[in-house]
Amino acid sequence: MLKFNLFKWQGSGKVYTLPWLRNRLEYSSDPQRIGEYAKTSFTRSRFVMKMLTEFHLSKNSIVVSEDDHAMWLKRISRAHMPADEAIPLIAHDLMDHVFPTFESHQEQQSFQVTDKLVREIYRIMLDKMLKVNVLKPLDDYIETTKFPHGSRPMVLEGLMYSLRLHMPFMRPVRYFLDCLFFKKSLYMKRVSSKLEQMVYDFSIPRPNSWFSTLVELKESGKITRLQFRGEITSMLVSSFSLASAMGYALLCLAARPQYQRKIQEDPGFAKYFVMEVLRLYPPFRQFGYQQSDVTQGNDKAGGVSHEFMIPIFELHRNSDIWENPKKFYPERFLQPEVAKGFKYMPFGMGKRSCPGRNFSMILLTQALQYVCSDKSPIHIIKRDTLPRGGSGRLLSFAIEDTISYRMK
Ligand code: HEM
Repeated sequence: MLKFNLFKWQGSGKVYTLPWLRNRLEYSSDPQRIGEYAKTSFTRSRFVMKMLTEFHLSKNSIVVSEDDHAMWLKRISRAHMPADEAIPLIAHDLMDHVFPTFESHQEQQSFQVTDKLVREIYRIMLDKMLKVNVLKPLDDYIETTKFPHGSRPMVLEGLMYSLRLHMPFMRPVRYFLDCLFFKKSLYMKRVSSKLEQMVYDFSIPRPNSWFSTLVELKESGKITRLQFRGEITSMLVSSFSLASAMGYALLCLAARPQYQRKIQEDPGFAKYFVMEVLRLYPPFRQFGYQQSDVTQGNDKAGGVSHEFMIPIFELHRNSDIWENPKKFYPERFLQPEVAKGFKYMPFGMGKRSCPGRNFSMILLTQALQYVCSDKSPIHIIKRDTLPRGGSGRLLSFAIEDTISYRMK
């Protein structure tokens, strides 16, 4: 039957093949198997690269470049990351913008999580990572633009990939499908390309900034014009990941007010709270690797490509590893070994793992500490439910939900 010929399962159900494309993908949320794989020499999988390149915002940034280029550029960019000591102030500033203060102590204010956080975090990324002074036209554009989460469900992107819709000559078909079903994706592509141009036209790079370094690299021919633009879009993409984590963290805080008191009494606990948020709601829901020696054009050596996918959402909720996996329980991280042994990896693993990890962890922790402290002028209003966290997307951009607060 057609159904059985199309999808062939092997072994314990973790190896998945599409015989008609001769592709072989292994899916695993078993820490032991991931640990074995981690001992080999691996890099980002071509499958994930192609999905990111063709179906997401950035076609030419570090994320979708080959190892040599990525390692080289990551090393240069590291010097431009904010110093650890500077991050608390960035976090306080961010929260003051996200929760603007107002006169009345009775009135409740609300905002839409995705829009507000992406906008404010994007401003932080321009100011503190790219290190530019934003001019009014750009600031106005950021202020008036909506930043919805607009990606397609993962299963569909996988299917589109399998049907070769990522190939350049299929661009009209992709465009047609997007026009019909995924207008938000098209809209976000337009916004990101407009932002690339506006950042170039309406911002002033500070001396020795990441932006001026990128301009120098472009002018000396060390990166192409498209790679330069890709790194500008990278700021927007990172803002989405961070806004997703921050949004979930604030919503979890509203749903579990006892932790507001706990963090106030013991600020160090905020770190475990953030870890639990990233366990239950990892912004990247899945990533994939392949052996480093499998080069482009030769990724089907022997008729198969050895791609290893980690569905992080499932790994982080695997009941064989986590006690009461669906329970929001940050205390579980008080025992450090609970996160060890390839059970917990919101920032990926290996040489292509996230360079924004340290910055994100400190920023998230400091933001929560500030919101829960006496210094913060706001009080987050209790909500009844934890946010829902679907597993259907390769990247879960910040979610659409509302948070309410009032002045203390
Ligand atoms: C909580 C927030 C964030 C999470 C959960 C996150 C997670 C991830 C994950 C899972 C990957 C892929 C890792 C892999 O394939 O092994 C990644 C890659 C990456 N992230 Fe993040 N990220 C976050 C914030 C940021 C920020 C703020 C930046 C900006 C500095 C950033 C920059 C990058 C870059 C440039 C890559 C590509 C690295 C490469 O290709 O070698 N991320 N991130």
